[in-house]
Amino acid sequence: MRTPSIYSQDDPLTEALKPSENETEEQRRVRLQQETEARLVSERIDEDLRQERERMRKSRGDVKLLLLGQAESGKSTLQKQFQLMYKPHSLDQERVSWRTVIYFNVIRSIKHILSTLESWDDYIEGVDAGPTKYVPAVSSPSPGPSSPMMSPRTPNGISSRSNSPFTSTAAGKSSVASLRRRLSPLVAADTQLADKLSGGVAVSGSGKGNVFVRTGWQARTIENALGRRRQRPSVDVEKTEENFHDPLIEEIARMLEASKDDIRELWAHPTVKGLIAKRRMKLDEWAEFFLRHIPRIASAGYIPTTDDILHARIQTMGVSEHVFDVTIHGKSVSWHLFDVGGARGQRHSWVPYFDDANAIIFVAPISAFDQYLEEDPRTNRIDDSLQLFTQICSNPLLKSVHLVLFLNKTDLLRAKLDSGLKVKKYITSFGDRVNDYETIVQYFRAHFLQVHRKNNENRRVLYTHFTSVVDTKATQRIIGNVRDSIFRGYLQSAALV
Ligand SMILES: Nc1nc2c(ncn2[C@@H]2O[C@H](COP(=O)(O)OP(=O)(O)OP(=O)(O)O)[C@@H](O)[C@H]2O)c(=O)[nH]1
Ligand SMILES: [Mg+2]
Repeated sequence: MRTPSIYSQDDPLTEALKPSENETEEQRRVRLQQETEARLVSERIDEDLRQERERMRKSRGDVKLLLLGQAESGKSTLQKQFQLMYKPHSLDQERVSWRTVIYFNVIRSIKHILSTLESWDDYIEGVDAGPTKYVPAVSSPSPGPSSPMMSPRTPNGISSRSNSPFTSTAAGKSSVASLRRRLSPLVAADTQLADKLSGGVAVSGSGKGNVFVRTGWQARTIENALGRRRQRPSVDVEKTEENFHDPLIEEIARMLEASKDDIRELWAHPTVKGLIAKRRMKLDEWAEFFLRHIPRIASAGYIPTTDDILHARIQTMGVSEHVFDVTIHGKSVSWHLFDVGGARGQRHSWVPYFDDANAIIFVAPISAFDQYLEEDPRTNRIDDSLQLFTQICSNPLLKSVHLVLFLNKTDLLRAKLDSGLKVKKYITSFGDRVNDYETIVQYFRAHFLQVHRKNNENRRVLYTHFTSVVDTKATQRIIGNVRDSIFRGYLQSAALV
């Protein structure tokens, strides 16, 4: 007897797939099972498509805002400011999981300092490398962190280096060596932390072994730990956030607390300060913030503050979407914020989001005049920002999108100028202009405005802001302005529909 079949008689493909006349009972059982599975898969795909259509239908009236710019420009930090403003409780929920990133940032910085010291054989000429405060009097007192480049003086005012350079250098070197030894278990935890954050994802074209995260890593960090806890029935998993304990993170927290004084000593070490002052060691921008706050961060029970979260650094991979309800003049509209990975290897993933974008905030770090891309060390970061901005302004898909430019990291620009850095040395076209903050920001702004002018067939307005997106008060005021201007454009286009 033939089994009732889903096959039709007319379709040639169906004809070809028809079961053979001599089908055995076993073959028939397998075929029916495969048909059922195929039907389930097909139904699942239909359901996914239906949901996607529904989502598209619902989101048609929403505002879609893209955050674009090179890596490390401050896009994710700006996204955190939006989150803080429109969904503060969600940042609170994530607070604990930011510990993982901050510990990672701290340990990577320590590792970088130790390896740079090693490449200098733990000593540089002109800086007497005796330890400062934390090691008892095996060497002469140093001038302290505030004047690292001065020759250290003994209590009676005689330069110890001129008296006995070998002894002093040896003491400095041995103090670094013993710090390195004591800090090595902590530094070794860096790989496990990286794995935890990225879920073991390695990305090509991403720069020098940096760690990337995809959307939702915060939730996954919590879930991973909970997964382990759920296997133990006696544990109450309801109060997850407060009770959340990841064994690896707890172990690192313990190591950090035990190493607190060593980290402070390393950070205050004259050789470290000397290498930084002589620009022989370039630390990541966030390293100084976290090392300065190490007594607090390395304390037991540490919970990241909002400021810590704003300074935490983890690269974005692909595009992550954040949805906020924004109310203005009594009308609530869903805003979809798309935070993209800015490294060159990530930029191809932006294009699918250009189609229905309403607005772009392009973030350009103007403190980066002395920096080069990690992906391409020959390209100056400001040059890369200008090239990228040219591509965005000239892209036909984006020609009617509301455009906002954040000239960011103005606080770091000020700090660099205060430390004596000259723009002319890195950007020759700056010429003999005055090397002060106002002249420099206007000079960079003029370059971006020129790019916009040259690629502005639609005569759209470019809104520019000088920002430091780690500054919550100032950034929230600017976000308020941006929201109003985007909203005006949104209402105008809605009126035209
Ligand atoms: N001091 C200071 N730090 C900033 C500012 N903006 C961003 N940062 C820091 O710069 C680092 C990089 O910022 P992110 O927001 O992660 O950069 P991003 O543009 O998202 O980078 P990708 O995800 O790689 O594309 C973080 O440690 C931030 O805290 C700023 O205006 N001032
Ligand atoms: Mg990012």
